[in-house]
Amino acid sequence: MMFIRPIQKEDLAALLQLAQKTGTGFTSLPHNEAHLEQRIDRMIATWEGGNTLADQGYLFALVDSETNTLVGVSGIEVAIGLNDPWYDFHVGTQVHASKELGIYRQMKKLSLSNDHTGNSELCTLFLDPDYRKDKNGQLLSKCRLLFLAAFKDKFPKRIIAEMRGVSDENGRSPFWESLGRHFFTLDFDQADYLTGIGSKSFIAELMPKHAFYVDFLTPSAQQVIAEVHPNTLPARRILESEGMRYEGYVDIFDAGPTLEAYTDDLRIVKKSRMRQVTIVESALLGEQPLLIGNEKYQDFRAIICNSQVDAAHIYLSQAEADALAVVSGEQLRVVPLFEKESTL
Ligand SMILES: NC(=[NH2+])NCCC[C@H](N)C(=O)O
Repeated sequence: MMFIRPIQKEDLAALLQLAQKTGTGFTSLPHNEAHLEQRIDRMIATWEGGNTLADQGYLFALVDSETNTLVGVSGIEVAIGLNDPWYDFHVGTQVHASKELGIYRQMKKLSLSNDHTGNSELCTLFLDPDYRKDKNGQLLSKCRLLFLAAFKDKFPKRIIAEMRGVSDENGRSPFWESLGRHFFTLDFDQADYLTGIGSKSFIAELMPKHAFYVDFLTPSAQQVIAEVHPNTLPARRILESEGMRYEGYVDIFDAGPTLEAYTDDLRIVKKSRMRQVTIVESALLGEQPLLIGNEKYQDFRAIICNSQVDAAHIYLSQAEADALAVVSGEQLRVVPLFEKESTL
């Protein structure tokens, strides 16, 4: 069975192996042992209650219980931009109009912003290609929203997710070639790697200081503004189905869209309900796949299964209860896995 648990110190080697498989443009899982070790330590310190808001973050591990191997990760940063500035481009509109000549033009412009300062961020979702099946991607992505629903008081009101933008097989980003290249004289993957390991002061030093018109970029750069990398389309669809939206902010390097929402508006926060565990000999299948999580902060677990539920109970097999680290009588948070399914 596949289940989610908090990342542990012993996961470093497996995480390093995963980081080798990500490819260009995947900023937050750089293949760098010291950085990943620090990241794990920071996450563990958060769960133990030892970090200030600026340093709080969670990383979840997807584990195959049969082999006890880590096959994917996903994360939440609690409040971005409080240590270093957080950058996005805001896609705004400037109108140039002359009544006298009968000319009216709406021009898109990009300006550097720190508007998401203090928001939470969904980040670092990566699943081993061999496991991209059986709703594993759904579990990795949505377990974070279930955690958020369970521990809402630990998070700010708004949440964002930066989606990987368009680049080709060789890691060339058309947006970077048209813009970033002029200011940084680096390759996109070098600049991306530097931000991933936390060396961000070069952004403030080198980014264009003034707003500029989108029409002045190359056509291929204009085309990819707010578009995701084809491999990221499923991740984008998942977050949109949970209530996150593109609201006119894009990444400063590859122009991938920022999706955002008020946490209170997320489907899982609104629709998840508590049910009491009853363990049954042979679990009967319910009508729809459910996302189920426990309410244990330090030993958080989540799974997907088709369990039967009624108004008060959820009926689980012993194996499912074990994966969720609960016994009969404990409470679980439950929500239909997909938005289109009926409510509980
Ligand atoms: N694709 C990238 N690495 N973009 C760089 C900036 C990322 C992020 N918005 C930050 O301020 O840290």
